[in-house]
Amino acid sequence: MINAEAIHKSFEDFTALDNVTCNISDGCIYGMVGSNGAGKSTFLRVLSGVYKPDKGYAFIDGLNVYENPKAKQKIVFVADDLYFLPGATLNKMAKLYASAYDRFDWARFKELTKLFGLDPKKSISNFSKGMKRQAAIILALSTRTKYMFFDETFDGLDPVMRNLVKKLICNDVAELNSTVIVTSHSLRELEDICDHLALLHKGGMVLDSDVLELKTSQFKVQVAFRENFDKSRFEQFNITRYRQEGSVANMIINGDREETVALFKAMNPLVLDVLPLTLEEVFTYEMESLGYEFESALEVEK
Ligand SMILES: Nc1ncnc2c1ncn2[C@@H]1O[C@H](COP(=O)(O)OP(=O)(O)OP(=O)(O)O)[C@@H](O)[C@H]1O
Repeated sequence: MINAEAIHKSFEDFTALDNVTCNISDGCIYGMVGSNGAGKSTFLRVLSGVYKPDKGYAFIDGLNVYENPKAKQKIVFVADDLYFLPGATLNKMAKLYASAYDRFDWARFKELTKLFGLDPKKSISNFSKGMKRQAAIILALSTRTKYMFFDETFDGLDPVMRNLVKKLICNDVAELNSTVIVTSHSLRELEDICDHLALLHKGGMVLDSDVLELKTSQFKVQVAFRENFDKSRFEQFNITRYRQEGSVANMIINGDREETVALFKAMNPLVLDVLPLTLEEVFTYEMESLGYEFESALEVEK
């Protein structure tokens, strides 16, 4: 279990993380989205014990992470800016990882280098950007650590490799109950594999929610009646957005879907359509209700 408690991190007079709290259960794939400079890398560096928070605590399985080899043994971190020893091959890097991680799995390392089609005897400095990222992923997945943190790792991979890495991560979570944090600029990049999604904006955690709950607790309703009506007719619902044109009303409702449908049907509408929201829509509305503009906080793909 990961417990980050009121984390605060500044660089001179600049606040990179401001009172960030989150608890991540074992076996969870936790996606963290945020724009450039939101604080995603800083947060992962605090969680992996690279940075000491100025205030607050980062715990892994109840162990304070900073300067704690026992906690660090449980974590592997694929940083945004990758580092390999100068002139090193994948085999040489694997030896380094094996000396640091007790559970380093050589059979898996060999299997993954084959699967990704990388030559373990070739100097990594001659690999392409995407291949370097693959090399870092192979090393991380071979450590067999319980906690794996990937900083914008998918963003630099082509679609085929991205799907392969997502599949491998999901398998590890299912088989080993690993806990994974992935960061990205793009919500769409994360929504298909994450159980939980968080949005970091200007160093603050503005949203942190279960994906299923996000997807099911809000929905769009389009309803029309023969007779005249206005918003007051729907007072019993928790409406977060409302728009009416003539006899047709469109609204976003927060609540239990089945219960809401039954209540609407009892009103004998002429038309009733209940549609799910995309995660992007949910994030937009949640952000707006918090007084933020979603598009300024995140890359929205059109
Ligand atoms: N070592 C450092 N020294 C000074 N400022 C830093 C340092 N590390 C991060 N920052 C600042 O903290 C803020 C958050 O940076 P961080 O790298 O955590 O953001 P990010 O969300 O990962 O961004 P990106 O998506 O662009 O990688 C930025 O304004 C950055 O300039």
